[in-house]
Amino acid sequence: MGKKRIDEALARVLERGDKAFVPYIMAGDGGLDNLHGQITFLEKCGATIVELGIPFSDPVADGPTIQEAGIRALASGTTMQAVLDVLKEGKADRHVPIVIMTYFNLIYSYGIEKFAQMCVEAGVDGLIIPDVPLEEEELVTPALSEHDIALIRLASPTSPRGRMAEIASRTEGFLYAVTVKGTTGARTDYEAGIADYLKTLKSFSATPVLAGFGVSNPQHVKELGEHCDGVIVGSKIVQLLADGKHEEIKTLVQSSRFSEEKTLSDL
Ligand SMILES: O=P(O)(O)OC[C@@H](O)[C@@H](O)c1c[nH]c2ccccc12
Repeated sequence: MGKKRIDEALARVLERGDKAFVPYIMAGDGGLDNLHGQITFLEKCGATIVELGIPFSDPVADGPTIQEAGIRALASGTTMQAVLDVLKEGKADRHVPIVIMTYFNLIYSYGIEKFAQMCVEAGVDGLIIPDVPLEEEELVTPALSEHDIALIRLASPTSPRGRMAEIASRTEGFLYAVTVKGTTGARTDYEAGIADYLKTLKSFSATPVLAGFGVSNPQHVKELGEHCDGVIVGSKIVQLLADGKHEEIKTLVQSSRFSEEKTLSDL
């Protein structure tokens, strides 16, 4: 069901004229007993997909906001197993597809076959594994394909065009267009050339292209949405959630809405 649920969720949003909005939160930040409520809150806000981070001791791609969230989650005893248990328990009460963002090390300890089975049982629909490059992905693709779990690939502004095309041809669910050369973290503006970069990825990708890294306000959502199919927002959402600013989260998620069609989030 994984890939299909992601494909259908994105198609529903894009066909009605909206852009996709994928919030990222750190599982266990604020306590694992709040995770299900956080996911259903984001679903009600209109999130297309929810990306869940798993706290890890060496989050090399993360900036300070997410690093600090990871430390809080680890301090509250969050483990991969505990997160999957919460997801499994809440599976029947959520509709939004779930993508787990995890470093490979946390998968390695289970072995990819066992981990893929655990994901299916927990209702995980896709994975982002930022430290598994194209050259090494055969470590995970057979098991993930067998269990119908989408492997979302990441392109970056420094990727040569040939590599961008290769990544775009292989990605499942969506193509993650990393918009900056650095780590995650809310930013105030983007470098010139971001529009051309996104347009290039769109020209290579039959799969929706979502822009991530640095998105922190409705203006970014609208501007980036003009050149791709939506956005992924992590650090800003993590910070707003930690600060209890739920209305601001709803406003940010809703800024990817352009159509008049009523959706779950209007109820
Ligand atoms: O936090 P930002 O700048 O909004 O970027 C999204 C990012 O948080 C999320 O997608 C993510 C968190 N950790 C990652 C590591 C690699 C790739 C992506 C991620």
